[in-house]
Amino acid sequence: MDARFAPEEPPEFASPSEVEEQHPGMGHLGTEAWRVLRIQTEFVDGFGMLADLGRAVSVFGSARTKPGSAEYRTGERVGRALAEAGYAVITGGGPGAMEAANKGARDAGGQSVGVGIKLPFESGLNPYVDRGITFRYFFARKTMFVKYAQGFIVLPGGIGTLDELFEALTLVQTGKVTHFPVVLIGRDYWTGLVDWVRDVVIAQGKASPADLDLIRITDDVDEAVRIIRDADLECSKLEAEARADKAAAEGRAAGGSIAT
Ligand SMILES: C/C(=C\CNc1ncnc2c1ncn2[C@@H]1O[C@H](COP(=O)(O)O)[C@@H](O)[C@H]1O)CO
Repeated sequence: MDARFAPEEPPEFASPSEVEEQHPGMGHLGTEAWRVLRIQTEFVDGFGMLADLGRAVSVFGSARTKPGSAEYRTGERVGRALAEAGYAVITGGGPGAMEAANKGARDAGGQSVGVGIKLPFESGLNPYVDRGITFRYFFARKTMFVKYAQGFIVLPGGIGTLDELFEALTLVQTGKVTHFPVVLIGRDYWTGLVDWVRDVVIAQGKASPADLDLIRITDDVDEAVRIIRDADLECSKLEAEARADKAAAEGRAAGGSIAT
């Protein structure tokens, strides 16, 4: 077994000889080629499950948020408000803030989606997920959060939440996704991080001031949803304009005339 991985890691990391030892005749499943096929399968399954979702928002936050706590109730309100605004709610499908957002969405009659991750100690998708899928690979799973969402709402969270937040910011900053609002809920929790980015990271030239424009912080759930919806409407407007421009250009190229 590769010494970098904990002994209790899922068999994903087992070598061909280790797989062969445990499952005679199946050693080939431990080769890199089969691993690539499993990764592909995750993308195919994820795209297949989410392609018809409609407009959606990904909600991140701590797996350790306690049911009944103020933060959990905020997560429920976020899920509810998004559902009422017509958005499906996509979470990591786990406990804590993810469960809260799924619960809020389900309670409001909205679409409640869980994109879970297989973990050695994990107990599966939370009971408020209506449409769920579980991934083996974090990087494949993270693609789903971005590809099928019109924005992110981030509740207080730890390392996993920070990873998801900074992935989103990197994609926006580098132009890989556009018009993608990222709203942090909880001024007390997030202000220190944003201050540090401004006073240290930006001050030392490691990011540009405009990068902070990508983030909005609020305590107000309704404002968070409004920010997402306004950006979404603006984006839809720009897309419609681009489509009209393209159709007009194609019409001109074909020698016809299109009324604009
Ligand atoms: C830690 C515990 C359970 C972990 N279960 C998870 N299930 C699904 N998704 C998870 C889990 N843990 C982390 N994530 C992802 O990261 C974000 C939360 O991480 P944080 O470190 O807790 O902030 C979350 O948005 C998920 O996508 C035991 O309860």
